[in-house]
Amino acid sequence: MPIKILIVFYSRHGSVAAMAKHIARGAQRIANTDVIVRQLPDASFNSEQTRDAIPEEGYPFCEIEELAECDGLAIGSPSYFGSMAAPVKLFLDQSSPLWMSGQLIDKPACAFASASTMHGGHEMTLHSMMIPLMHHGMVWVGLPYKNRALISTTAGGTPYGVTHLASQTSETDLTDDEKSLCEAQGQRLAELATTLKKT
Ligand SMILES: Cc1cc2nc3c(=O)[nH]c(=O)nc-3n(C[C@H](O)[C@H](O)[C@H](O)COP(=O)(O)O)c2cc1C
Repeated sequence: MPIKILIVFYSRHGSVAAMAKHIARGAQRIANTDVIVRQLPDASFNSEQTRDAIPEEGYPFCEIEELAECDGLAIGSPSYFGSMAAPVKLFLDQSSPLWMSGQLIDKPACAFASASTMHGGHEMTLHSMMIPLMHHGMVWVGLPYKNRALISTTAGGTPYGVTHLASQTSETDLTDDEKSLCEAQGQRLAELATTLKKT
């Protein structure tokens, strides 16, 4: 049975989506790995269904069942006020049945984030996503400093997970160091998912 890696994200302007693509590329380096990339819809104040089931562009929307079935998770968000964006919180808040059943226990998870200022909350945003996943019993996957891009980067990248310093002009180009760290993170997630599934 292949290992299933779920990469799920919310992105309004495309930076987090660009990171997801490179994380997927890294995960695909590990043999026998299926990589599933999904996006999240905007959050709405209306309680009724406000979105089409199929997005106008990009990846399909993520279903909670896909979270339940994954062997490893990468979850991504823009930094909004130093924390995860509402659509990501809304998605996680729908995961309590999985918490009750313990379906995510001992599965590896990592987070990725984009922020438009250097000190505007890269690490806090990763931590905000880490907290609910630790309640689920997931095993946190950071980025060790053997990835030398963590030292050379002049933009995003942290040992808690990869980040991107988004430009104020809405360009979504990742630096070479950010791309390399995204790929390292995807690869490490898939390696650990493979190891943990065997034990
Ligand atoms: C409501 C809101 C709050 C934001 N708060 C922060 C913040 O606290 N720190 C920061 O560096 N950037 C902040 N930003 C900028 C976003 O993090 C940036 O636009 C985002 O990383 C782009 O990701 P995307 O291209 O995937 O949408 C904020 C943007 C919005 C719309």
